[in-house]
Amino acid sequence: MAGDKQAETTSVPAQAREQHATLAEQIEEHRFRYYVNDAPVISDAEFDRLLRELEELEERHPELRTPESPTQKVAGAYETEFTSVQHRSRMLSLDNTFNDEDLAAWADRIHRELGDQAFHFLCELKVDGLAVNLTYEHGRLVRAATRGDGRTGEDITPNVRTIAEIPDRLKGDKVPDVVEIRGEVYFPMEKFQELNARLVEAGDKPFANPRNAAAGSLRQKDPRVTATRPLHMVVHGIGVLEGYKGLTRLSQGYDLLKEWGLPTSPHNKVVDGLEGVREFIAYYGENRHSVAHEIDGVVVKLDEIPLQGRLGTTSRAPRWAIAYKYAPEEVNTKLVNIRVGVGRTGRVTPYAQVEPVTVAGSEVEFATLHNQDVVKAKGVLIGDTVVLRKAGDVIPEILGPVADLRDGSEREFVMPSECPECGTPLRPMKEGDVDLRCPNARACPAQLRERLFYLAGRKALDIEHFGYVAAAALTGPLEPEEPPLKDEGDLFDLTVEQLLPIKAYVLDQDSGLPKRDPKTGEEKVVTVFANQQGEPKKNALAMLENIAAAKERPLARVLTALSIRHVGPVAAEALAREFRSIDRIEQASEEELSATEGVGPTIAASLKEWFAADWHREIIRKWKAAGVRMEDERSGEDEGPRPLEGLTVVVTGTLENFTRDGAKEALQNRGAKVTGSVSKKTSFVVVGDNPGSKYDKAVQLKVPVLNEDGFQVLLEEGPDAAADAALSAEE
Ligand SMILES: NC(=O)c1ccc[n+]([C@@H]2O[C@H](COP(=O)([O-])OP(=O)(O)OC[C@H]3O[C@@H](n4cnc5c(N)ncnc54)[C@H](O)[C@@H]3O)[C@@H](O)[C@H]2O)c1
Ligand SMILES: [Zn+2]
Repeated sequence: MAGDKQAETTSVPAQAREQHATLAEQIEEHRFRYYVNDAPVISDAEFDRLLRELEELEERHPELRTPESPTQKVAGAYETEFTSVQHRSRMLSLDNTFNDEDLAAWADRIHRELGDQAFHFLCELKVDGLAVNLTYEHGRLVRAATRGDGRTGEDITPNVRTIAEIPDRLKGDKVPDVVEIRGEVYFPMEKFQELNARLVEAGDKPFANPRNAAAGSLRQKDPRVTATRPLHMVVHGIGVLEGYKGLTRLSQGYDLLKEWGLPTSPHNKVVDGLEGVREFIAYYGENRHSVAHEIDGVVVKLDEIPLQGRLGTTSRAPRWAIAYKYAPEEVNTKLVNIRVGVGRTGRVTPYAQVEPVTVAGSEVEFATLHNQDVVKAKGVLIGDTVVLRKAGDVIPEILGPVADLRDGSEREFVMPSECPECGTPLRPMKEGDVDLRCPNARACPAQLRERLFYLAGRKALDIEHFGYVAAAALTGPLEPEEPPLKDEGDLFDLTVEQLLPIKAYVLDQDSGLPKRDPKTGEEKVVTVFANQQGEPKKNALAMLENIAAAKERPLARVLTALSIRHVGPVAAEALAREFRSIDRIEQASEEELSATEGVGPTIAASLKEWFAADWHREIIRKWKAAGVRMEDERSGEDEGPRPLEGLTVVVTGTLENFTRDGAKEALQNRGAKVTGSVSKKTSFVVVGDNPGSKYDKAVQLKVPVLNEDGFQVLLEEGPDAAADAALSAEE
């Protein structure tokens, strides 16, 4: 750049002046919406971008940086319905950094200014809430105020008094004459949806996110309303302090605040240098959601109070502190449509289709909405600008609408009464269920597609080259008219001749919608399994080979592949271990099933229901005929005789030479059944140290009790020898 000298002498071009005025006006408007209405219409990241743009403009034209510029002020002083109050010492904002380079530059500046003075950094979490100042005189809370423009805030004392964790009186006998305590009031994320549901129900505007909910709840004319809101506070600063001597470190100050009964953060950490700061930043970047409140970054402060004074402040922020901001998790986008998808079990769930946005590093186009009640509770309308949140690996979610941007063209979502894929009227599974289901389990193309996709997945038969596209093509092709699979029964009989003519849309896995050609916008149609010469693609052949190979999978995987409700891989393992064949599972009584460890009554009922349907039993019959393994051989480590077959054993207390699982496994490998509770049917109870009530029960029911030696006898010599080695029940 040409240097500041020149900028001072040349006048600012009209265009830059105009751009400055426009930006400043926009920023002021957004601040008003944010601080006064508690209803911003742009995301924080967008707001920060505007402010940065203004800063850069002023960087190039320093004459524009007047004291009135939004870059030089702490938010603003507004006429509101609250009484104004003066803070005794100013409440400042914080300078922001978004990368390590700027952070290091800040630390360098401190080193330069302080020369060879030793100092420490105090690392804190940046609480995403609203700033509040508490004034205590002689230990009594006399005033609570918002930050306002930093000098004058709004008096919200009665509202703040409703927050349980803010003490009316400071604890202890060493309380100062006057102290100003700064902190952040926040609204917990997990309570947010509940609040919006209540507001929508009452015909009020829902909040766009928890931060706005905190501000809106605290800034209520009627403190009784505030009292109904689950507000919390974290304190993170001290303003004026009179009548208390000897405080030299801010971290000590926090200890003091804690003694006085104020809610300090358990996450604060004092470190020696920049490396420690970086570790803190990295740790909470990874563990952002391990904290009770939302955080939008980390605040790094100089811990030594006298040195803070030496560095001083600018008109809007201290020089001795800086905020390091994490990548935003919230963005604003348009809710284009609410669609419904049909899942593997027929559950019909609405989901949001939004204008694609990048958030937390990935592009998002769909967000879950769970069910029609959730849509209502969130208060979103189709066409709304909404706040979308993508937190870590969690599925993207819509927080709430930006109601102030509505223009009347938005419309309410209506849950369809028929399945979007097969037209069957939807109904709740059980009376009173919120979730609606498509009852056409067998032939609904959506359900079959999802079941096949699951069946071929890692947890079930693990069939490579059998992905979502294949599942869709086999169940809902454009050509031929009849899909080769009407249910999963014919899966193992598929032939290459059946595959070749199949033409289908390429369905998107997230939405189940056809993918479109990016150029023409037309839905993509492909011959899924044949190349242009009409020969089978390599993938198609590999898929068929892998389907054939899947016939050899162990029983647990076959069971999982059947998509029986509640029978996931874990329950399937338990069933396979206990019954060892699909026939025995089918024949077992509901009592026998639910007595199986790891199974229980819900799964037992679900199994009975599943086997009751003809078309399900037909699947089993066809799979058997095709050679699918429906029985586990005794192989591997549990090969050989099963000397304990038919016994039921309970293990209790601590054994010396076995862990609990080890003991269980030793028994199961020999064919015994291990259960958790003692009954008359129990063959043996094995007791270690501190056995507890199961021992008493065994004695009471006269079940033979084995100590660890007796247990060894059971394993090595069998039940008869063990019976001789049993402790007599009278002992
Ligand atoms: N979306 C919009 O339209 C809009 C408009 C205005 C402001 N905003 C947002 O509001 C925020 C407020 O801006 P700002 O100027 O107050 O700056 P800021 O929020 O970035 O930083 C200053 C504030 O951080 C708070 N804070 C949280 N934890 C702290 C801790 N441990 N120690 C010290 N302070 C802590 C303090 O209350 C302090 O006032 C920004 O994130 C901005 O994006 C958004
Ligand atoms: Zn259907």
